[in-house]
Amino acid sequence: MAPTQSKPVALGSAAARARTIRTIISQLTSMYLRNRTRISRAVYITLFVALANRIRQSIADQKGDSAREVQKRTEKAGTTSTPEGEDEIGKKKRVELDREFLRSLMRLLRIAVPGWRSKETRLLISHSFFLIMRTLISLKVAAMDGAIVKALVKGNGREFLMRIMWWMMIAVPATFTNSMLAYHQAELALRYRTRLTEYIHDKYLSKLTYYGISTLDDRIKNADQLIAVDVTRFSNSLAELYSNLAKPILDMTIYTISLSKSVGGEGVMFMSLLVQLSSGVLRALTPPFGKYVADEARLEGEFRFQHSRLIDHSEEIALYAGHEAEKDTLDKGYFTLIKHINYVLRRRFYHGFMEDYIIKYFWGALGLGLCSAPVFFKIPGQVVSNMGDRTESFVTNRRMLLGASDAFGRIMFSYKEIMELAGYTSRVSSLLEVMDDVQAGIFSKKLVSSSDTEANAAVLKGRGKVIKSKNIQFIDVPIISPNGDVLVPALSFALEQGDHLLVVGPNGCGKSSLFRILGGLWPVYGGTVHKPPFSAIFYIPQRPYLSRGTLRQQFIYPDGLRTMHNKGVTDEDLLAILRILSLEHLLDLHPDGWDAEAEWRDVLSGGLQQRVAMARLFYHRPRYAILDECTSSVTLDTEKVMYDTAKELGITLMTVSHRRSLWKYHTHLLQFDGQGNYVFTRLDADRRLKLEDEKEELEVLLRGVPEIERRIAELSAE
Ligand SMILES: Nc1ncnc2c1ncn2[C@@H]1O[C@H](COP(=O)(O)OP(=O)(O)OP(=O)(O)O)[C@@H](O)[C@H]1O
Repeated sequence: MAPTQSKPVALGSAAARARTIRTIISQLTSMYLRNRTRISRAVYITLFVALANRIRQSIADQKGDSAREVQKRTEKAGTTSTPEGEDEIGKKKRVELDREFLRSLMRLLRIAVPGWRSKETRLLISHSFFLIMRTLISLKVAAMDGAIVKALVKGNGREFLMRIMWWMMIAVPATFTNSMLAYHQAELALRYRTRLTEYIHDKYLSKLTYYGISTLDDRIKNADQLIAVDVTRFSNSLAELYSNLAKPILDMTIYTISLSKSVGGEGVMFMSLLVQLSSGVLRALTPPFGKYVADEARLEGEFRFQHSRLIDHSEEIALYAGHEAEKDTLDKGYFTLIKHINYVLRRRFYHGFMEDYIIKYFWGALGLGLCSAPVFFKIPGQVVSNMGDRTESFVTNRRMLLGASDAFGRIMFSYKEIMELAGYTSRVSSLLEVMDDVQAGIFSKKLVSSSDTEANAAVLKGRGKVIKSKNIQFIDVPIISPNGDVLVPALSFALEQGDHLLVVGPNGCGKSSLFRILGGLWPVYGGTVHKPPFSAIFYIPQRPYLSRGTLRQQFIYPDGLRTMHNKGVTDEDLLAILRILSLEHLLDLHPDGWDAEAEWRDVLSGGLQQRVAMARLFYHRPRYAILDECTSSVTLDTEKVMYDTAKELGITLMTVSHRRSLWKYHTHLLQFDGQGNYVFTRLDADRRLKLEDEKEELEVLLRGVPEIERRIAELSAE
């Protein structure tokens, strides 16, 4: 009984369940149809956010991988030091799309686009306007394409011609918009570059930053390459990225909305899912292009640097016949670069192959399927009655889809560009960071030293006091090389105006370094330095610097013509200085006289260059002059004229020289022994010279003693 009773109950409940399920499905369907637009909009937004997140994630992953690779290699090497001649930038600094990248990019952006009212902002706004214009025109053209093909299919010649005419007319604003976009992009790149270069030049050429970067800090090996090449690449990459990202995002949004209206949101959603999936595959297989770019820029810089060394030292190399050795170095630099470029090319080849296939063909096939939706399925809200309408809708949809997929493809491609931008951002912002550090007195240098590098690093952290004063006084000031080697532990001496100081000592004992401290080039690592301002001290090295420009400029450097006139100095006054040093014949070298331009470093001999430098000193008439072996190539007569005139002009002289002929021009002597000790005394040149002569005679005699002893021994043996 029980089974016969239970069966109708079971049947009844199954039917009820089925009815309930049917009711739920029909209610859900009608609810879906009623809210179709709202639901699909929500789905699009979710998809869009997920997609953006996916792209961001893919870039971060790529960068993370590359950074891990770099770290692994560094750990393998087991050291944090930099191999000789290699640029630290790009090698140590991670190229990642993280907060650090955004922070660096924001810093560069604030320089490149300084404010809302700047010309760059106006350019960006009008660039964006043309981007929107272009997308709207493309939509219009897509609809017109469909209408043209519809007229063709219907065989309506008049309508066909009319449509073609309209098509030609819309081409006028379309082409104008395209040209404007190209113009805006190039102009923006140029503006960014100008802003950045001006900013960097201001910083680089103030507070002796250029000196600090090249001498006291070795994080940047070739600042020239960074300023001239990497800033340009960064600017181009930034300008390109804006149009390459903003336009496709806009295109994709507008096209997808229009498409979903005509082919149905479900198809678009399904296609988006497939696209997401395939972009995941692409992401997994993309190499770290950002790091490749940073590496390539570094290798290019090193190669260029080797060439500029050859140009700078061509004479010395030629006299050594060192061309083979230089060729080896250059070839090595070039082949390292080419090896890297070839490696990247191969990676790009395989990646491009896969990327093209997925983006163009796989997504293309998906698109064709989607466009056929109105032909095979009924789309709510779409009235497709005849073949003409069907063709029109297919052509329009296909055109929009091509636009949307092209836009999506470009967004996908753009992660490569973002990675490249990250590479340039890392290099340029590193330059800015190092400049900030150097200006704040923070240096980082690989210590190559005979002594304990840790102790040296500690010494380099110390700082002494610098006090502005009329006279010069050193109180317990250590002389320390940028490597941290202590040349003199504590130096004390005092000079008043009119005291002329001669500094002597063996090579490498720290004579020039003393003046580097005085000139403010090297930091004061301890003690107290009283010294006049930088402008009151003039420096003449053994090989004077001759600037690019006219003959006049060689005598007044670093002043310009206007400053010379402001000081009330005329060409006649300059000629008088030239006469003192017997240099007036230089005016006859070229018909342009004072205004003659030449590479003066090559035109003038070593001795003439030293005389030009002395004339420069007479023009500037500073309170103090540092003369670092600056008379080594001139005759004793010229040397006398130089020193007598300088003293007549009231210049206090501080000379580094091994020449005894110079002793008589000085009142004080600072003598280093090369072991860290020194003597500072008044200099009685006559007495001192007499003592030195006597000492030399005795030394000669002493040298003969072993010979005499040997002879005596021989005679005794016989
Ligand atoms: N930029 C630098 N980086 C590292 N070490 C440096 C630098 N400039 C100088 N030194 C080191 O400091 C030491 C002193 O150099 P300095 O030029 O003062 O010698 P000097 O006494 O003038 O010698 P010379 O008579 O040969 O000109 C040297 O050992 C040199 O190698």
